[in-house]
Amino acid sequence: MMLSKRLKLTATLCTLLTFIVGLSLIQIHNYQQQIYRQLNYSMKLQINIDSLRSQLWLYQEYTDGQGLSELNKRQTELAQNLAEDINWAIQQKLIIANLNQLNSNIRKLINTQNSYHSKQVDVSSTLIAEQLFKAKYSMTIEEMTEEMFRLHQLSIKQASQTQQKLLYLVGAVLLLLAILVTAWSFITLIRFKKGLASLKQGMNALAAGDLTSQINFTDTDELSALADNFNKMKQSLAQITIKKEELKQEVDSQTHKLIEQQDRLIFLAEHDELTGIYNRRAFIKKIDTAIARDLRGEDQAALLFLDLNKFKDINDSLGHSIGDDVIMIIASRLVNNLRATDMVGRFGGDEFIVWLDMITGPIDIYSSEFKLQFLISESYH
Ligand SMILES: Nc1nc2c(ncn2[C@@H]2O[C@H](COP(=O)(O)OP(=O)(O)OP(=O)(O)O)[C@@H](O)[C@H]2O)c(=O)[nH]1
Repeated sequence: MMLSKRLKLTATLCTLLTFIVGLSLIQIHNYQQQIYRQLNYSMKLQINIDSLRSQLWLYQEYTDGQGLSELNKRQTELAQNLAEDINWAIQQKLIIANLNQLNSNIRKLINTQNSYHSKQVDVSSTLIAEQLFKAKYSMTIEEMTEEMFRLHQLSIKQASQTQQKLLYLVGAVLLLLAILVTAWSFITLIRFKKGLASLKQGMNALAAGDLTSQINFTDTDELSALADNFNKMKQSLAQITIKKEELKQEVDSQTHKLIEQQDRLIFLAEHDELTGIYNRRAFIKKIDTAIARDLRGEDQAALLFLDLNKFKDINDSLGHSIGDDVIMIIASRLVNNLRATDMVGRFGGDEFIVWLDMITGPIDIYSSEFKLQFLISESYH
């Protein structure tokens, strides 16, 4: 999955988590308000009932008109409060209905007591009747108090149960979502760190001059696209480097060839092509230098000029290439049998020149001349 999508999903999950936390807090607040309303209402009813009890007691004691009207007022207040709808559950509604019933029972009792008072009966019967009414009133009020106690109990029990349910539900959802968000964030973080580490490794390898290794990615996200581009860039860089190397090799090879050709040209400019010994021009230069050197010291030198007799006959009789071979053999015999300080050159055609350096006197010339004549006259087979 793409990293941007992962981050978007993480942000969405976090928003959802925040929304659920907010919603839960509002829900808990509303429910607390409802409990507060119910308790408030119960207390109001309790006060009404207590007030009704006191008024009933007063009415029993004095049985006057003002007491009756106060009693009526208390009863009406209780009836009005009982009629208030505050979202009770069924069981609580039944208790309210009972209380209503008990309130109307009191009303009936008062009416009965009033009609009894209007009749003329003897004192002893009246006393018995009054005691009976008193007992009934107190029983009814007692019943009302018991109902109120049940209402309190039920309200507290229901509040505790609902609050517990709500807490469990909200807690479970929040915990689940928090675990999900945390796990998801960790997976994203690990993926991100892994991708960055691979990229860093690839860059370090490139910095160290490694143009062949590639960054391997299994996922398809922005980092793998980046790695892919990096790999392509590395490949092109490797190709460019190879071309550069090839170019360098080519330049080196061409330079080497040029140097060889230059050396060859210099050699050809100074040497005879057939025999490889100095040509006339180079030989003259060399002996100029040798003469100048010998003049500064006391060394003596000699220059011999060799011309082959009847060489033309060899060419004519055996062919030009055999003639060439003879010239080459003579040149080689001369070079190999003279001292390192002596020089041999080809003056032209069948003519050679020899520079004998550092000789002691004419005797050296004679002996060299003799030796050369002997070398040339040796067999050519
Ligand atoms: N095969 C061969 N022949 C050459 C070369 N250079 C010169 N010659 C031949 O050498 C011969 C030289 O002729 P000449 O100067 O008359 O010399 P020669 O025949 O030895 O005559 P003399 O010196 O008078 O005895 C000519 O026939 C040239 O063609 C060469 O490089 N190779």
